Amino acid sequence: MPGSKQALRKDMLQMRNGLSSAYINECSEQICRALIQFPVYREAESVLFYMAFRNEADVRRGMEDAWKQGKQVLLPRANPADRSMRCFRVDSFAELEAGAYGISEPPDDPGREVDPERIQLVIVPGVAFDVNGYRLGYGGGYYDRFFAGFSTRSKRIGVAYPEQIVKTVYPDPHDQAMDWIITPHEVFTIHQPLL
Ligand SMILES: Nc1nc2c(c(=O)[nH]1)N(C=O)[C@@H](CNc1ccc(C(=O)N[C@@H](CCC(=O)O)C(=O)O)cc1)CN2
Ligand SMILES: Nc1ncnc2c1ncn2[C@@H]1O[C@H](COP(=O)(O)OP(=O)(O)OP(=O)(O)O)[C@@H](O)[C@H]1O
Repeated sequence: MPGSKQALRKDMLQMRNGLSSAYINECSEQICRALIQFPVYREAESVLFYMAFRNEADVRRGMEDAWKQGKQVLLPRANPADRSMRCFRVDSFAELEAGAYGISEPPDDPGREVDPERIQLVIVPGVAFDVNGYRLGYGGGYYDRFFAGFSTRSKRIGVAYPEQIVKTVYPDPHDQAMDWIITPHEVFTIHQPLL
């Protein structure tokens, strides 16, 4: 069913567009509270976050906590030409600039670029996630390509509103699963077969 993924993306984006800012703020706060208590997060020394756009859950509270805890806070820069992402250390929100797609991104500062292999934890936004940890994004394949390029496997936490959890996102062979999904009231642990 090749049309299913696209139809789900359209439906889920439409749903998310309809969320009120009060609801988004409340969910974002609960998600961040759960994240900063989560043992995997607490143990991580380097964390790749994202800057929310188009009604994604806002994880800036998590970034603020990470700075306070002395963690290395990273953000991606998207390169639409080859749909790749590079990661840069960020020390404040003030240094961010509007990048591709209008997402707030770190400047392309070679001194601050971080080898993805060294990232211990990735906080992943999505359009939808399923109960097996698979993620539906905007269709660019950025995160799938990014994760596929690792030889060491960083831990991955998907972040979602309860409405974004579905039975299946019709995963393709290239789709990379999350290890956990944090929603406002629940943390899902994805059980993957040990390789
Ligand atoms: N906050 C946040 N940052 C992120 C991501 C994300 O999902 N969320 N990304 C995770 O991927 C990357 C950006 N990915 C994107 C991929 C496609 C479109 C986009 O606008 N696509 C068009 C479709 C047409 C086209 O292919 O250009 C659209 O949706 O209208 C935007 C961002 C990197 N940074
Ligand atoms: N590791 C990879 N190498 C090359 N191409 C890839 C890889 N992973 C995904 N792609 C390609 O990227 C495209 C988009 O994939 P998909 O629909 O799964 O994106 P998405 O996960 O929804 O989007 P995003 O990660 O940007 O939010 C597909 O055409 C797919 O073939």
